[in-house]
Amino acid sequence: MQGMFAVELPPAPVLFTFPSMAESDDLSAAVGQFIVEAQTQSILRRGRFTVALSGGSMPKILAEALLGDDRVDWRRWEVFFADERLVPLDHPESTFSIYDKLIFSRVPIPAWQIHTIKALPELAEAQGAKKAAHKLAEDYEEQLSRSFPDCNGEDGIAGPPRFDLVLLGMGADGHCASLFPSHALLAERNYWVSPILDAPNPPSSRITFTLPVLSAARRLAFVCAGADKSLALGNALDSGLEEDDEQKVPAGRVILKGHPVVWFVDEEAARGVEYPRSEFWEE
Ligand SMILES: O=C(O)[C@H](O)[C@@H](O)[C@H](O)[C@H](O)COP(=O)(O)O
Repeated sequence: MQGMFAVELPPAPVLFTFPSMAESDDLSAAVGQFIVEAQTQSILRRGRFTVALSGGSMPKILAEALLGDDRVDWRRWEVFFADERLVPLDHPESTFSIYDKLIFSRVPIPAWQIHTIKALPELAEAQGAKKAAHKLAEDYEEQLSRSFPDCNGEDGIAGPPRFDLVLLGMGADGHCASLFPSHALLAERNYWVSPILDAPNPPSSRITFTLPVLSAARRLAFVCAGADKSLALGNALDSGLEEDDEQKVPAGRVILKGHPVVWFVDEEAARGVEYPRSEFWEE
């Protein structure tokens, strides 16, 4: 039949499973290798490595995966946070503060290449939490625009910033970044960064990348461990659930175009999940 065209389906997610992190460093070593490969390709092609990081257990996993690896070219890294809690930057629950203690303070990454939210206290005092949250999300989106000039449409390429790599965790409820199940933010398609004031996980006030930014990534990996993640993992990988199905957990709604979403999980999280396992290390 003339005029038929093949709809290009996104590549299926790839699932790598490893022994529990309590017993072995196989998972973090594989994550480190994956990051170094993405970094090398990005620097070769674009002279820098743009990364969006999650909080939770990710900082500790990345410290284990990357510290001491001399292949990591920190001076070329440009770091954003896929979500951040609206607390002062020196607060123990600030994702930036945790990364700074565990990683940034120990490696030669220029401070101006680590993009944090603006200081909060003054803003919140002056304008109240809601207005402050909107202002901080707006400012973070401006920081993105400045760091990703080609997403402003100047040279005809409009659309969300394309990170070289996004690293996400997943909650037991299937949330990623600060995109939580059944939340209106899952439908946000215009803004790249949104405030959320009713996050079910404390602290309740955050800013988060929206799905368009996560799904625009050149490479994206989830890293999750623990038996409490297996139900959400099964849901996220269930090809029978459409991306926009109400039942689909947020982590399952991140769909890349060029590359498969990659999952690095431990055997506890993968237990009972019916999905083909792939071998990370080539024989
Ligand atoms: O700031 C945050 O809380 C994170 O960005 C959040 O999305 C995290 O990645 C998940 O809650 C998984 O956390 P764990 O890996 O610690 O389970």
